Amino acid sequence: MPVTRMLQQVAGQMLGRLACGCWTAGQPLRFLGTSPRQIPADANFHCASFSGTDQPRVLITGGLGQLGVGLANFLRKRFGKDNVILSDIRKPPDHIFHSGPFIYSDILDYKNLREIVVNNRVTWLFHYSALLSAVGEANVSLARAVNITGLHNILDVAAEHNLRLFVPSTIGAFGPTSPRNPTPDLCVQRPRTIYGVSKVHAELMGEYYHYRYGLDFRCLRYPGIISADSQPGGGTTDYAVQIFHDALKNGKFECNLKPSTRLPMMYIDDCLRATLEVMEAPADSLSMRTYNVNAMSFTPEDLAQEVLKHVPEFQITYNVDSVRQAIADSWPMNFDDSNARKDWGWKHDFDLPELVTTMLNFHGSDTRVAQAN
Ligand SMILES: NC(=O)C1=CN([C@@H]2O[C@H](COP(=O)(O)OP(=O)(O)OC[C@H]3O[C@@H](n4cnc5c(N)ncnc54)[C@H](O)[C@@H]3O)[C@@H](O)[C@H]2O)C=CC1
Ligand SMILES: CC(=O)[C@H](N)C(=O)O
Repeated sequence: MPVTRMLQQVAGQMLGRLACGCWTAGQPLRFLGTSPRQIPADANFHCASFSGTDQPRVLITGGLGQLGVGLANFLRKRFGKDNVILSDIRKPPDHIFHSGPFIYSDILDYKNLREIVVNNRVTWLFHYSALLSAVGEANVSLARAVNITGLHNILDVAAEHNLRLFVPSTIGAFGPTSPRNPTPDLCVQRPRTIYGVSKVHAELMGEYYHYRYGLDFRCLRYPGIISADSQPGGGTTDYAVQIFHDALKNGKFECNLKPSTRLPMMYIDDCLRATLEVMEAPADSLSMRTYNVNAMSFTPEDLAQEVLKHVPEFQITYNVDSVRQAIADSWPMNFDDSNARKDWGWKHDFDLPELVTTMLNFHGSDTRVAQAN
């Protein structure tokens, strides 16, 4: 069929559906026409099907960063070790390589991505590859390639192979003109970093693919994530991870944000649980496809006070990094996540005191082991 006629037919069908009011959120639209890379919508000969009773076959991109290894461990407990494939462009350390399937995957290489999805019969994709806020500002063209072009590859492969797709967004998807205290799900989003711009783009593209092609896209806007056994990858909230390590090792910490800089934060266990919960939520419980999730909100000063309760000799000093400070000053101070709590029952476990106790216990046992050796 000539392309123009086909397009007219598709447009006609779409208008008909809009007119009868039956184009609703969550309704698959793949029958309308071609998928994004011109694979016929009914060409499902290579689609891995996933019925409710099967275990998903999971691929995690960018899996060697701060969050990916924790996510793989968490999902492997639930779905089985061999059902969760970790991937990255970096070489994995031995203990990660031997803990479950690991493969090389560059999200900028579309054919490689498609081969991995097909050969491994992937059904769920967690897309973690990204350049974070501070490193993104230091390398805008690479951030644009990875965070935007890479995302396009992910969306296409997910739509063509009928995957359930999780893409994390961030508090960084908001900017200085957004309401900051609290920041709701739906409001002005005019971020001033390439990271934030790319994440707003990801939210909008994912939602567009959902409505246009029926892609099962799910997205959470994470706060700054605090983890004990993995290092942050170059963000604005990194200080809240490093402080614990330095407090126990040296009894002091130099903070690169001002003492009064308030940002939303979350312990990694809550983050990973939220991610699995939104992926497992019944589609009809999701009134939106992008949700804020939150746990706590604090300043470096608040965090230092809490650390002092456990490490009485602890001292914090401030040497402000102007790039990070400007970014933090444009981000939410508090996050309104009432829609996540209402729609799919989100509830965090860790507040500031539990976070500090957990982090210090982890690093304390680490330091004791190092001293004993
Ligand atoms: N860590 C945090 O506080 C937050 C993280 N997020 C999001 O969660 C996701 C994971 O974050 P982190 O683990 O902290 O990031 P990270 O910066 O620690 O790790 C990102 C990973 O992406 C990989 N990567 C870079 N270019 C790639 C390419 N071309 N192909 C494949 N992989 C590539 C890197 O090698 C790295 O291992 C990101 O999308 C981030 O935006 C959102 C909000 C907060
Ligand atoms: C909050 C984030 O997205 C990340 N940790 C960053 O600071 O860039």
